Amino acid sequence: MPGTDKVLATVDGRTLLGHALAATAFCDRVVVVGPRPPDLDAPAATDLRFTRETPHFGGPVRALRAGLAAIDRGEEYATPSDDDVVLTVSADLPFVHENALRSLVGALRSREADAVFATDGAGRVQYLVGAWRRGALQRGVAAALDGVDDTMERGPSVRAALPQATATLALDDVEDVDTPEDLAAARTRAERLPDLDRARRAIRARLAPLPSRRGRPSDHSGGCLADPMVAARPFPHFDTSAMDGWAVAGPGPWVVDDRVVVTAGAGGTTAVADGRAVRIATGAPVPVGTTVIRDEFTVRSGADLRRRPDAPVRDDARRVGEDWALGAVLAPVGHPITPALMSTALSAGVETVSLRAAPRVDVVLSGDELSDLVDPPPGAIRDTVGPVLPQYLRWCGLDPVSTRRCRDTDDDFDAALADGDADVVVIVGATGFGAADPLAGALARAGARPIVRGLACRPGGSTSVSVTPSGRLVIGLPGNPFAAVATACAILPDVARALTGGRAPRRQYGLPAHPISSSPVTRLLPATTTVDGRWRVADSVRTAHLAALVDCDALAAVSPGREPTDAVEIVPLPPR
Ligand SMILES: Nc1nc2c(c(=O)[nH]1)N[C@H]1C(S)=C(S)[C@@H](COP(=O)(O)OP(=O)(O)OC[C@H]3O[C@@H](n4cnc5c(N)ncnc54)[C@H](O)[C@@H]3O)O[C@H]1N2
Ligand code: MOO
Repeated sequence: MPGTDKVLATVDGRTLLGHALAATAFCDRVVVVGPRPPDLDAPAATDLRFTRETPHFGGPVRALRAGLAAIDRGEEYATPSDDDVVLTVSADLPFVHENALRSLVGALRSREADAVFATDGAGRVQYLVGAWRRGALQRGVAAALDGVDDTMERGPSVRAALPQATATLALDDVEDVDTPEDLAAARTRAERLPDLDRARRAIRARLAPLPSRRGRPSDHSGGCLADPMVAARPFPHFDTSAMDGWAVAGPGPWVVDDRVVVTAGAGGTTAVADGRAVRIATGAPVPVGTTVIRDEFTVRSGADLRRRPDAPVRDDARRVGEDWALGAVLAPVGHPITPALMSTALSAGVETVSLRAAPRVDVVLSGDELSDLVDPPPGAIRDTVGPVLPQYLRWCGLDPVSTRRCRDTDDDFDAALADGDADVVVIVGATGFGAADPLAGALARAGARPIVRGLACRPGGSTSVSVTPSGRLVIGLPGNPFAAVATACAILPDVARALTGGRAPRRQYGLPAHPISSSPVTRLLPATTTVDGRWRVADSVRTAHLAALVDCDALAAVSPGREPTDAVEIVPLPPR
């Protein structure tokens, strides 16, 4: 971008350099190859250094050479290792975020590559956004500059420095700004309200998972696994009869030994001599050296037992490790802790797992008009959200731990953000964006960083998601009860999964039972199933109460630009 210092151009109120510094603030040490600007407008790593490449503007590989040299300057970095991870980040990525860079580091650690590069939304490899093994970067830079004279102007490209083993990782939000048009497009994008999908992506990309700990799966419904769940016992862990029948030794016919019956729960060992058969129950341990034959496959006459001529020859036993072996991976990292997972843990002898528990939420109902009286005084209304929102939050994978009221004063809002130790504060009402609006003001005073400031969605347009400097997430839900609940069900499952390190919730889609026209923004509308599995979607909704959710199966998220008979996203609600 001739005539301008590109890295000092601003998008979303921050310089491009500032976006890069904020995204790399988690690193142990950051080197900026370029001039130090008069002010830094973003939080940055504590150990932040500036250096210049020789010659100035001598191209990316010389910049990498200068950066590598500056990393090692100073005493404190005692044991540099070839396996240290060096991230390279160009300072022209207005939407780059820490989590994207962390996932590059994660990919480098988990793969057999010497460098992992980002690919952008168009599938282009961004060679300046990568995680390298330090030794590979050093060797690559040396090889690329071998025989290159420092008087040569532009120098080689990063491709000349690539190691043999490279990998790529598709990442959101690594589009670079190369032209004034790119810059204008980035500024427009930063101003545009996100639709549901973009808001969910921003939530998942920008929220760091909570710390993990060990716990019993059965105590942590709503949490997610922080490590894969690995079987501590094979299944079954002893040979078990799968049927009521006979434990038989040898090929048959057999002589029945009626003195012995092996039942489920029987300890010890039962000896069965060759040619003998003993009764065995489903779930009983199979005597050594026998197979099991179910009753239906046998004929008995006196002490003589035979296989029916038409019965298949098979062992009706479950043998040790037949379903899984000791050490088998039974659920991947990020899997939600469901009743099925809890039960599987019990089957596999897994007492505790590494997990992230459902995020704890303080619920705050704002509004001077709210009342608990059956007959509220003039101008007041009954609080119809507070008593039920916790149930919806649990449905979304969150753990509501407190509910309280907040008056429409700055002091009360400041306290609502500051008090308590929950991971998340959900505030209902007062979400308008006016300058005098209590929530926006309180967020600004607290220095909260916005992640979502409004949605291109109705209801829910004034929804906000922000993070306070202490790391607490603040979610502003619009005050109208239907708006609050619909927005919660549409985005909070993504919040819960982001904070627990879980996978994105699986979206469901359904075909409409009748044409549904779209509007310029996404609409969240009550939907009911029909007998043929299609969806009947209301064409409008009253938002001041939840009556529309009575006799309703789900919400339809009707997005703009679809054809009237195209599928709509179905946002699940607690079953009626
Ligand atoms: N000039 C404009 N005004 C409004 C707009 C707009 O675009 N321009 N949007 C409207 C929409 S849509 C909504 S939703 C609300 C969102 O405003 P707030 O989040 O600031 O919510 P409040 O003003 O505090 O409350 C809105 C409404 O809901 C009632 N309410 C709030 N909490 C409860 C509760 N716990 N139980 C029952 N009812 C509750 C409150 O009394 C208000 O009637 O803004 C519109 N205005
Ligand atoms: O958010 Mo209001 O969000 O349309 O009822």
